[in-house]
Amino acid sequence: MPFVTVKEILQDARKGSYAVGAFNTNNMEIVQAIVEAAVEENSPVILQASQGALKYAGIEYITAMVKAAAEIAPIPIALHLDHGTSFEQIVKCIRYGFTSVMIDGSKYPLEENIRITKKVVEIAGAVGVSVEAELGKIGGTEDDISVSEKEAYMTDPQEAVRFVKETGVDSLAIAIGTAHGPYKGEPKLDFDRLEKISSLVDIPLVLHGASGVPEDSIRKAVERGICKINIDTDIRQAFARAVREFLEKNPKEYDPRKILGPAKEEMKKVIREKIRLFGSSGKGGK
Ligand SMILES: O=C(CO)COP(=O)(O)O
Ligand SMILES: O=C[C@H](O)COP(=O)(O)O
Ligand SMILES: [Zn+2]
Ligand SMILES: [Zn+2]
Repeated sequence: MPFVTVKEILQDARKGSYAVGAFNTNNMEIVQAIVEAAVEENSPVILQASQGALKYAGIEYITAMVKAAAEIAPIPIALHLDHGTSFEQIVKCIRYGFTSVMIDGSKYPLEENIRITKKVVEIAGAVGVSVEAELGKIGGTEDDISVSEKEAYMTDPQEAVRFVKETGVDSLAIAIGTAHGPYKGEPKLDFDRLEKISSLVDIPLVLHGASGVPEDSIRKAVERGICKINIDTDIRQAFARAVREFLEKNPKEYDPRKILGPAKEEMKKVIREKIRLFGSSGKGGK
């Protein structure tokens, strides 16, 4: 199927009360694992690349691989820039055919975040590319912050109303207690805050840092309006675990296909489980 925007995918998700996985990729095996898992589940899927991923793999390779996948896969596929921080990066992604971009202005004060997000919405909107923004700060699990700081970083519902109205953004990443990377303890999500934001804002909401979040919390988040769920760490860990295990058992092996094949299968398993959990299985339009 040709590429679709994240906006289109999330409109359907919102109507159908399910969420769609946005899986980070940075090489061919991850692209294949994501697309094969989504095809087997007959689910729409979002492949996303961070600026670091584009630097590592090259924007030409990432776009070419995902386009090739979309040509052969009978499901809706979107290619999205994850945590874009510069205008230049965003324009470059649009030029290379990304159907969706994230502008992450969360490190700036509200006014500045609104200003840069609005600018991106104007340019992306002109060429039919959808935009995700971030309000509140979704940090990393490694960030050493106190409980009160955590609270202060969470998305303020009234600010969310103003932000969405003034920027015209298509979807919004919110901070409700998740963080990027592996959790040390069990993450506690602020569902009251999510409910409040959901009731006030009428665009799809995005959950970042969703690896390692208990299944029950994911279900509750989807019930309360989360439509896009970002997963990276769980895939990375499946990849690393499988490669380590294979090389421990086969220390003399040097064929990349034999080393990476099992890793791809393990990533696929993780992705299929997520797709089922998010409720998007069978929604691929077949
Ligand atoms: O939010 C993410 C990408 O934007 C992914 O977070 P995790 O690495 O915690 O899954
Ligand atoms: O949100 C961050 C994603 O997990 C991507 O991480 P990265 O910048 O290391 O590629
Ligand atoms: Zn951010
Ligand atoms: Zn993120």
